[in-house]
Amino acid sequence: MSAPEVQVKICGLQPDDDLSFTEHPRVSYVGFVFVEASKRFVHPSSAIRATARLAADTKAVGVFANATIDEMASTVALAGLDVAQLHGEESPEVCRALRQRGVKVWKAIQVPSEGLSLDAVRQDVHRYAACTDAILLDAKPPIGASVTGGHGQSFDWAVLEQIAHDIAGHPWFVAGGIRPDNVDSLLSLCQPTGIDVSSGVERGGRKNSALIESLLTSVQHALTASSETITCGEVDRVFPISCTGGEDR
Ligand SMILES: O=C(O)c1ccccc1NCC(=O)[C@H](O)[C@H](O)COP(=O)(O)O
Repeated sequence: MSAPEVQVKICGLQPDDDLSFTEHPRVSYVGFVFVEASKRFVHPSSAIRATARLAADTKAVGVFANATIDEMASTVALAGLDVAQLHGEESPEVCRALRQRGVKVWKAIQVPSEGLSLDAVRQDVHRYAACTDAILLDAKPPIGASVTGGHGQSFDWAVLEQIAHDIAGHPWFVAGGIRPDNVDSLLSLCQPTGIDVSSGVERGGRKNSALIESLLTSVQHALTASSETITCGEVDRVFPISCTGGEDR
């Protein structure tokens, strides 16, 4: 049997990065960070050098934090983006207004790694599912951090089963501290629409082809393992676990 679908987004690319990894069928999205305070910041007029080289079935996501609707819409047009990922304190109204400008919108929701109030996260999921094309659950940034994402830190993935149940039918991504050596733990707990990875596939501050390859191999193994059990030499189908992602794949 075939393994379940989980899409991969590799985030934080630079304009002249090697994009050969996007030929892998599981890599559906690449991300460019348009937050000036980020070490991964890319100018919109430079990002077009990469988006122009993407295969038609690889979508470009622009990451923003508290930018104006006009800034985001003009960056989407200038850089050739398919999706705006809002990683700040953007309200549901901002998400709606941007979608009315014809832009697909993902909203990042911060999940604390300690002192977790799951109710607050679930309320945010509920609020933003109604006005976005996807939800992205990311780790809350460390205290004092100057940017809201890309810290290589994960949250307690045990909370995902409940959240996935709430969000059923709406596309959702998991981000934060995902690496080749821990992605199997995540995917054994649940199967979101996709995963979003940045620090875990970097070496020396740049995306690393070998680490990306290793991540993709680990994803494939984890999904195959979660959909099959081998008993006395026979392959038995097991039902997918409850927290499957949205249908928009
Ligand atoms: O990556 C950044 O530098 C960044 C800066 C400001 C806002 C968001 C940012 N990244 C958002 C992402 O989509 C990251 O891929 C996500 O936070 C996961 O990052 P990591 O934990 O490093 O895998």
